[in-house]
Amino acid sequence: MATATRHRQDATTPPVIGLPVLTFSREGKGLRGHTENICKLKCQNLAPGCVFFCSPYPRFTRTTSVRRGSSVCVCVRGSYRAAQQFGAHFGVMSDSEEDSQDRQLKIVVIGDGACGKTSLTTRFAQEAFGKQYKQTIGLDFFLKRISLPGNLNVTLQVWDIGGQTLGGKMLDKYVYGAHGVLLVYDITNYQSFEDLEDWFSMVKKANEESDIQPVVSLIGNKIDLEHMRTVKADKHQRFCQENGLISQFVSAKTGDSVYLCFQRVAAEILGIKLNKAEIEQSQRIVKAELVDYPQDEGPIRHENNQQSKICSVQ
Ligand SMILES: Nc1nc2c(ncn2[C@@H]2O[C@H](COP(=O)(O)OP(=O)(O)OP(=O)(O)O)[C@@H](O)[C@H]2O)c(=O)[nH]1
Repeated sequence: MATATRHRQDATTPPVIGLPVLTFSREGKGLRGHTENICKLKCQNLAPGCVFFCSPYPRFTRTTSVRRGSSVCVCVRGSYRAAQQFGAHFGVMSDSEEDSQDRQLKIVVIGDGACGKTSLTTRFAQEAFGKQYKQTIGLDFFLKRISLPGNLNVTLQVWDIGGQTLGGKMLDKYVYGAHGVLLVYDITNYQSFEDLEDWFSMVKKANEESDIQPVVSLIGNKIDLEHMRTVKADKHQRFCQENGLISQFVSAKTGDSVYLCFQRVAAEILGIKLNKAEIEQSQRIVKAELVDYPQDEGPIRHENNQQSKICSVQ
């Protein structure tokens, strides 16, 4: 069984997140020259706002990057495979392998702090739930492969964005180019619902100049706490109708409809219709095991880490 890995970006790597990533190649492999020169060369030919990744000869000991205007060229230390994995976190595909790989969709998860975004994404990507709240600083990435009707496999690149980033400088860059957005609130916290207007405005603004307009889904989380609900379901439905959003209620704690909410967004992006049986199958409830963790222990229990990877940027 594959184990989940957590990658922290190299300190020398620029914050490339948010830029449209266009190309990736084997170039540099086997070269004994200076990686930086390869970078410079490549960067000169990049269209503004692009990121180029290449895998240098393994003897290079650090990740090198060159900026030119809004373009960034990154040479990743290590093997071609390592560069490929690194690049995958940013939606990069090898020029040569583009056709043979699954389609990757960028899904951004946003909403107020503590509404359950990290819980939702870890439940989806790793089938795990932690009771203890640990604030996300910056963002975390998760990769998870899912199947859609017609034997179609897609890899979802899930960006779990810290709730404190609203109003921050990087937020529109994180959201730019997203294929799908999960707008999450906590059904027991009215403020988190009220703040959706701000989150949604930011999504629209961030993508004003993008060719892709994201599919947006409104996610009411924590439905296991129905008895504490402060946001009426009809308010939720009205917000969806007024703004043309997919509507979904979930519980990251029990797993109720978590897989479904990601699957519905992916299907909508790709223009695929899910039938009733497929929807029912994805609604399955995953029983959460709750454990009171001591302060110094990590809150997440990894029950099934298959097909998911995490990358953290702060
Ligand atoms: N009962 C219940 N608790 C939940 C659920 N989802 C999350 N929580 C709890 O809510 C708290 C906050 O969850 P997080 O997933 O860390 O929230 P977040 O939105 O990622 O927060 P930020 O990192 O600040 O943006 C944690 O204590 C979770 O255990 C849920 O579906 N049901």
